Amino acid sequence: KKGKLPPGPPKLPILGNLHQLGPFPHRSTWQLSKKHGPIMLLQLGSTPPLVVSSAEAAKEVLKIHDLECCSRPPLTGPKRLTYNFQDVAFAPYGHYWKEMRKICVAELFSMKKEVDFLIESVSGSATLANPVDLSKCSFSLTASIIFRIVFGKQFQGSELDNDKLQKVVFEAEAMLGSFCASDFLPLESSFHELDSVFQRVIKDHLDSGPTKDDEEDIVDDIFVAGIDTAAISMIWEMAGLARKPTAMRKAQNEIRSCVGKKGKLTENDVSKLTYLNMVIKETLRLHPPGVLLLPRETMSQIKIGDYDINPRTRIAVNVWAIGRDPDIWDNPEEFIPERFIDNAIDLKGQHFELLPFGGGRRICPGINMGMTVLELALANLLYFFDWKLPIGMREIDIDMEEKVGLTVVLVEYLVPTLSATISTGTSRSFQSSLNIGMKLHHVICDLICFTESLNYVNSPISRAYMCNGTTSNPYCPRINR
Ligand code: HEM
Repeated sequence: KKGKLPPGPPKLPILGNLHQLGPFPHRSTWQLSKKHGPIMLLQLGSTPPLVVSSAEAAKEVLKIHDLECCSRPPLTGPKRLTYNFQDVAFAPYGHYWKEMRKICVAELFSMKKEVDFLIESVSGSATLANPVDLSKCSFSLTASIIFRIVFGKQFQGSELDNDKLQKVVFEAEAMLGSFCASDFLPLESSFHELDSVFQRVIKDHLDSGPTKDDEEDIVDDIFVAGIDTAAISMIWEMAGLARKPTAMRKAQNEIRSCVGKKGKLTENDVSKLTYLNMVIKETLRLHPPGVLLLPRETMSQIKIGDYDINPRTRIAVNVWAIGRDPDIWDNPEEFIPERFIDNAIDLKGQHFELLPFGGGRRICPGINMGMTVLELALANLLYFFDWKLPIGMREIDIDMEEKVGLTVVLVEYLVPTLSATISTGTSRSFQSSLNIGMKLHHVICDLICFTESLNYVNSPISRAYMCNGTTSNPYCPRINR
């Protein structure tokens, strides 16, 4: 270790700064950075992670020193789940990653058919005035898109079209994304479950013989990377709009006046929807699914700001904190899509104030596809349906609590139910999603798991992310107690 290292909070022997991270590392490192600065070195196990929390420092990592910072650290969790880094997202920088990434970018194309399917399924419920599980719909939409691209086949009606898949993806993400704990926690069950999903897909693929030219497929980790990120953003968007009915109305007016009565939205229409685009940007500013991006690792000695950064330092860019920096954003905690009027900031990794897709060589290759899914899905949901809260519920009652894995989701993500009716219909309702008891259950489970993960190697923390709050879940830490 040489040179002038970045400052960091005082550490305990062995634990380092682990005890200061808490269940929401993006929040705790944000608080710590207010005291120790936007370039801050922590101590966790043998790898000291550098946490970067300002747009300026992010630019140094993602642009000025992109080449030196674009590898990934060899973490135990991702290593196991990706068969020794044979994926794109966690592969170290090098020839293999470059080849995989080329294939990945070339394969990500349009997804209109799947959005039609989403609208059809919401319509079915709306006509009958049945509640819509929007979380399930979003997951199913993004799963269909990724399925067709990755496996070259239709998701709906496939063997994997069931609730279990969502749980497996969710659990794998918790494992891949935990800031530090995946190096200490048991991985095997998560590995085996994900593995058996892939095994079934591969078997099915082999059984069905060679694919047609237009159904070529790639089987890799875009399966996990692509499904949940976009689904989560859709939920945050709908929650943000439900909390701010003026913004919801404005977005709907824009869409309806642009599309008129033609009853169909195309990608071309969506490109004209400037307010909708601002709603998406604002949502991704406040709730980027990958709050700390994916971890990077330096390949050589560099300087960031005034500080010397050693080779093999792990870097987390806290884009969640940057999105709340009061030096950049007025009233940062408020959902104000209008802040993007006459504002050139886009999401393509060149404006370091807003980095939900990351930046530099490792920028999300699914950015165009992710944005198109979000725009098309949201535009369709707002064009065809009206949404409102049930009687007695106020906007501020919508809980925006988070849950952390690889991506940060609303706690309610697992069980939300929304209701809608077609916009020409009469009654509407937007139902509350989770009862208080269940919410408390989740919070308590998280706390228990977090404490236990420090004490017991066999803590069921990954399972806790799947906990559905019922006694039928054998892994529920409360029940196990
Ligand atoms: C709203 C949607 C999405 C968001 C917010 C998002 C965000 C991100 C972020 C923050 C990263 C890490 C970037 C970095 O380290 O600098 C990433 C990487 C990645 N994303 Fe996305 N993503 C989305 C959708 C998708 C989709 C739809 C796909 C695929 C179909 C995808 C595939 C990937 C892959 C393969 C990587 C790893 C890239 C690499 O390491 O070279 N993402 N994404």
